[in-house]
Amino acid sequence: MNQIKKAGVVGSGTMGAGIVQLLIQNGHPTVMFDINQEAVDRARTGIEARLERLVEKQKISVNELTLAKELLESTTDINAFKDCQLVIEAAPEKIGIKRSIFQQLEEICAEDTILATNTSSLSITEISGQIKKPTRVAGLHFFNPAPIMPLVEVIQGLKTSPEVTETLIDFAKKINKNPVVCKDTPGFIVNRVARPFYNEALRIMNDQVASVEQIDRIMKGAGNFKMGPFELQDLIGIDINFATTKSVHAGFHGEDRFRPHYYQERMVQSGSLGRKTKGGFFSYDE
Ligand SMILES: NC(=O)c1ccc[n+]([C@@H]2O[C@H](COP(=O)([O-])OP(=O)(O)OC[C@H]3O[C@@H](n4cnc5c(N)ncnc54)[C@H](O)[C@@H]3O)[C@@H](O)[C@H]2O)c1
Repeated sequence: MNQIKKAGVVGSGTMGAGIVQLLIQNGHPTVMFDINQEAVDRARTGIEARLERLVEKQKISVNELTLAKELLESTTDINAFKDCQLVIEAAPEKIGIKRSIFQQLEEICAEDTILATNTSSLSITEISGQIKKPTRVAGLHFFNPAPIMPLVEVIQGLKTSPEVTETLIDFAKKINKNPVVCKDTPGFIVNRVARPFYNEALRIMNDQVASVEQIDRIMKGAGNFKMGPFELQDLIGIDINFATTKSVHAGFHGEDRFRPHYYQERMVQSGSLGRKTKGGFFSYDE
């Protein structure tokens, strides 16, 4: 089994930064790469601030904080992945971007480096379709916020090797996650089950049956969900959530039960994307 000593993460947005935090907190030297220097700087500041809050809350020690900071290498040079045994891609949910990243990674990384994607809904088989050795590509799907949510989906593309799946299961356990193995089907498990949660909430709101606030309150109060469908879209990013719904819908060749709602598209067009833009279905001051 491939020993993962050093890991890499492509993209330092919401998920990339969360995955990096998780890895360094669990003692893995990690390279964090983004094409945008500002995104790298923002992610590093955010990770350090979150780790410092964990020290204040006495969840980690000052020594653990110092070590975690030392384990993080941030860069805008993709060649920094050359000595990683695992690279996890967390770039935007666009097939063209992901395919191009995987083609670059296979040129830079060693032949046995595992190339994983955090895609929410794109096909692993399609992402790895143009690379020379698709056996080393798999999905490693974390949930938001990555340092906290226990589940990780390990997704097998049509050509993913059983050894790669085994290594990822083992790695997920080592970073204190609960892995579940899934086939490469649209939305895998969680995002497929979750589509009606968002879509029906949007329909109920748009039909003026109940307001955004009421629906979230009911789902939390009566349904015992940690977050309502609107609060959760704001956390995930409404654009990301919309892209996932479109992709699951397309993956099922337009099955009507997965049809995206135009109101969500309007929110994306308006630029109100949730917490990251300080406004979505709810407002956020800071
Ligand atoms: N947001 C969520 O809740 C969530 C949950 C699970 C999985 N995902 C998946 O994780 C992935 C990332 O989502 P996110 O919410 O972190 O997105 P995001 O928009 O917050 O971050 C994407 C980052 O990728 C960078 N980027 C763009 N092109 C790049 C390239 N060619 N190389 C390297 N970096 C590049 C951007 O600068 C940005 O910092 C997507 O595939 C998404 O579907 C998201």
